[in-house]
Amino acid sequence: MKIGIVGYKGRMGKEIKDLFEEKNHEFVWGYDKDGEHFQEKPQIIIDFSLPEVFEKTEDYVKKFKVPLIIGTTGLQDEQIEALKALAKDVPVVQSYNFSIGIQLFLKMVDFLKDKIDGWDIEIVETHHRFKKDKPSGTAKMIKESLDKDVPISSLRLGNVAGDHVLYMANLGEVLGISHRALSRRAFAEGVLKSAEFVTNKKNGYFTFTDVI
Ligand SMILES: NC(=O)C1=CN([C@@H]2O[C@H](COP(=O)(O)OP(=O)(O)OC[C@H]3O[C@@H](n4cnc5c(N)ncnc54)[C@H](OP(=O)(O)O)[C@@H]3O)[C@@H](O)[C@H]2O)C=CC1
Ligand SMILES: O=C(O)C1=N[C@H](C(=O)O)C[C@H](O)C1
Repeated sequence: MKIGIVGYKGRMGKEIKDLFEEKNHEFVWGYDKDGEHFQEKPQIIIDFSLPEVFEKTEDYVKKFKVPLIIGTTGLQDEQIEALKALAKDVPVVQSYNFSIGIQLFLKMVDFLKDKIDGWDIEIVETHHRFKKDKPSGTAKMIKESLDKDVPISSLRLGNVAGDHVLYMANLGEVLGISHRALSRRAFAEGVLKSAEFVTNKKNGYFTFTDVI
């Protein structure tokens, strides 16, 4: 397929471009801080950038009338609503984490969330020093799955690709669930799966949970 990437010069943008090209897809369009790179109209747009770029992404998706995969974190509620409106016309896949491991993590949370009443519960997320948002989108998803107002601690250390730990403790024991992304490749592979998933869809709002 012919892909377009918003944030194509960034860490995730480059990882996605490399993976798709490795699988014989073609990068034909991009948007980044210095503007548009246009070679051809893309068949899909993938956005890994910043919330402030969202309106540009929205405009381009409407202009090209193509599916959107969006992994940008820190989106405002109104931007999520705008994505849902966009999804009436084109397929949209939105997730704050495109790794398989975090999907399994969320399933474990769903299984145990009503079995830990009265326990101390905390989320710790660790990311590279360049990450702009805090707490991570994934930590917010874990908190939402728990359906409880739990504290989130954020560490910004070196070049960590993405670590999330959920600690749960009562007076006699400590239980933990942890996930570590060893590189950004894990996220890019989820984006590829999502791009394949939307090819036969006309419209609709999906998360990565729907994809796997
Ligand atoms: N859902 C998921 O699975 C994952 C989500 N993410 C999220 O993806 C996003 C990108 O992460 P990452 O690749 O590490 O970040 P980067 O900063 O490396 O990439 C973002 C890119 O967008 C560019 N940019 C900044 N401002 C603008 C602008 N106004 N207009 C156009 N382009 C702009 C940046 O340029 P410049 O560098 O010059 O500022 C950069 O090239 C983040 O929100 C991150 O949290 C990351 C990993 C996985
Ligand atoms: O910015 C990153 O790098 C990551 N961001 C996502 C998040 O905020 O949860 C996903 C992943 O942990 C990497």
